[in-house]
Amino acid sequence: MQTPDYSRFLHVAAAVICDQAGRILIARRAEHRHQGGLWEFPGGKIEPGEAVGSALQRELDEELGVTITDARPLIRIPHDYGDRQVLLDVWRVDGFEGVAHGREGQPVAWVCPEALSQYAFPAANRPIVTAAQLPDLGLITPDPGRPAEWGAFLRKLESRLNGGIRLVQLRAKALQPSAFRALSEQVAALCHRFGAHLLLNGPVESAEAIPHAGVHLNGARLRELTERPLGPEGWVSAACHDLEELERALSIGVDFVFVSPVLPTASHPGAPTLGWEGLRVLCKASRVPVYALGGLGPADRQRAWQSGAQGIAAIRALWNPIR
Ligand SMILES: Nc1nc2c([nH]c(=O)n2[C@H]2C[C@H](O)[C@@H](COP(=O)(O)OP(=O)(O)OP(=O)(O)O)O2)c(=O)[nH]1
Ligand SMILES: [Mg+2]
Repeated sequence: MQTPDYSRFLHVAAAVICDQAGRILIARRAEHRHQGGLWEFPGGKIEPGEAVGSALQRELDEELGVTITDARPLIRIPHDYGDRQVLLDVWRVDGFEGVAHGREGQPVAWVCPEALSQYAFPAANRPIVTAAQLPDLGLITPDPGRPAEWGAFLRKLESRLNGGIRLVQLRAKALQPSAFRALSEQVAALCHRFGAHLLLNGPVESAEAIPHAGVHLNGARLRELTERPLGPEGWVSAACHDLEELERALSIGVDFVFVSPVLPTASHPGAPTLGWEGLRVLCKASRVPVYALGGLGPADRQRAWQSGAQGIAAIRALWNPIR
């Protein structure tokens, strides 16, 4: 897989603007424009020599009359429309001043993240919608143990959900499919109660049987598949360690990936790591959100965002957080 060159693409800055209630602002493109009539995340073309952050500030002032006070990179998406190649540089805006309104006469709407899927967006926007719906922390569960220990496991998980975790990957390598399925049902009920997203790191059939559950493909499952499992209603994620695995995951249409190991971990001492530079290279090549994994905790989020990632995923640092 070659490191792509986007220098000839039309560079666009766009914003996922969130208000204090967690709603996101979308606007409708005028009929006569490229991708007209579809909903978009506000923004526009970056002028020659202009920094992305400055372009975003200018566009949000021109289009909505707001001034950014808090923003960070969210995701970069290259897309070929045939008649135009765009590189969407999408930032998340969590703070702004002013009352957002359509200054160019365009309709605007504040919608909750889950409702974004009901709006018609340009084809390039699918990963932006995913990134807007995903949190910046992903908890991967430690081994849940034998059924007798599941009560304690579920109570601990509940405390983590109470603490704000909204993405859980159930990882239970030692369980047989029937036991995995039984535990998945209990974990799914708990996650549903908190409005948290669940990925089952187990047989694809287990996710098909549980409403709203997604599936996480480990290296072996990713290698076996030639097409995306599950319908569009369940998320599919994959574990990637290099560009080749990333390309495979993208080619079957996964929604997002976990890239590891970024730093050394206690579970794999001495194993080679990607480092922050390796993470940056993989994020640049990815067209879907990336969770950075391996020896990381919540304090590394900033660094992960600057490297192009959605956030960080962890077992230890999120299961037993330091207070
Ligand atoms: N702003 C924005 N543009 C998007 C999104 N998705 C997507 O494919 N695009 C494409 C459509 C356009 O080809 C390009 C944005 O260019 P634009 O024409 O809207 O740029 P602009 O706001 O500077 O408008 P103008 O100066 O041409 O009036 O990016 C999105 O979510 N937001
Ligand atoms: Mg625009």
